[in-house]
Amino acid sequence: MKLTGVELRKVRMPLVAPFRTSFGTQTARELLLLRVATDETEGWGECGTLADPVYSPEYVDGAADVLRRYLIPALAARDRLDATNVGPALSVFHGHRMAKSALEMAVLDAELTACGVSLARELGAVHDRVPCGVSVGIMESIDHLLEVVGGYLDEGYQRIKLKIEPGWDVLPVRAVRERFGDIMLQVDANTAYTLADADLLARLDPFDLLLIEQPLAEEDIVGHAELAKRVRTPICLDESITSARSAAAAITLGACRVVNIKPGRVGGYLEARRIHDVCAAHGIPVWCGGMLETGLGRAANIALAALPGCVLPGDTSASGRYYHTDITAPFVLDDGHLPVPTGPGIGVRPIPELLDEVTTSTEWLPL
Ligand SMILES: CC(=O)N[C@@H](Cc1ccc2ccccc2c1)C(=O)O
Ligand SMILES: [Mg+2]
Repeated sequence: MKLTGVELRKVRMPLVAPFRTSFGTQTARELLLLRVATDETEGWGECGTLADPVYSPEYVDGAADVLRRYLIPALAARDRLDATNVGPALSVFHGHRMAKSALEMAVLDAELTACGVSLARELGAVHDRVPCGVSVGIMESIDHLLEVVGGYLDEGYQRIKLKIEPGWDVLPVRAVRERFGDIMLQVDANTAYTLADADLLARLDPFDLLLIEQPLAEEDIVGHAELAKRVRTPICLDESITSARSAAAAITLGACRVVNIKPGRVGGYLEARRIHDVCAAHGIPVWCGGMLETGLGRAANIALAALPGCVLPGDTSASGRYYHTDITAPFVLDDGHLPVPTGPGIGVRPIPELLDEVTTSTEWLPL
């Protein structure tokens, strides 16, 4: 398969409601899509970076720059192109895992489409539908939070995840537990706490949460291991897990008992599968995280979420959780599940007129 060119496309999709986390409030999702053209087919990749480097060090314009100047030229220089040699070809460049993931995803989509194999089959999926959880932002009042959580439970979501930060943690968790009983409930701090907050975080223990996601800083693996001795609720890592090696280290140090796998954060779906396998070997449950993807990234994440070790509902929510209109056919919750795409490659394609409506720029890089 020969690479003939890559299209970089920036899109901006308004969110159905502001989404507040410990790192800020977002009202729209700006992200980068890639279309890889080859001599046989084309493939689509999605880069999960935010517009600003507030979740991780990457951001949209930085990803576009590193793809344009380094990653895409490095691929074009290869005579033989398949998805398994994208990682090695890009390993000379440090970091930029979300940008690398988008390029690998597009090549993987093109390659699998050409040979008629689904991403789910390629990754080793064992389910044809996956149970879905939902991520709930920080709200301005407990009443509004309870209204929103009630709505998601009525829609059929099987797990509720509450964003927390200092000042919005014990009260919202207690209110949701008291109102809705023994639902599957977890929290995500997005690194907002420090080890000095250990006693505060231990006040969440009576509420039988499934996990506390990324309470401390991305680099603070030792801090999470220390926190795990002082808090009963299982620690789950997100931002800290950037590769199979970092997952093995975190597990060995006792820094986490659960892992949120995000293909973009770890450099791609092939590394995501390796993390899944490392965690499974250590008896560590995993689930598929979310980056408010369009239907393209959502389709690929659902394939990953169908792997056997993904034993907890992921943030693979329906398209309507974030967007009035997706750029693909919408993913609609059915009995609390989403179907695993069965078509070749990622199994979905953008709908041209919907994609054009949200496109803010496109750039064609011939190769
Ligand atoms: C579903 C969920 O909570 N995802 C991330 C946080 C996140 C990720 C990407 C975002 C992009 C735009 C606006 C908010 C965003 C929040 C997380 O698990 O930590
Ligand atoms: Mg998270």
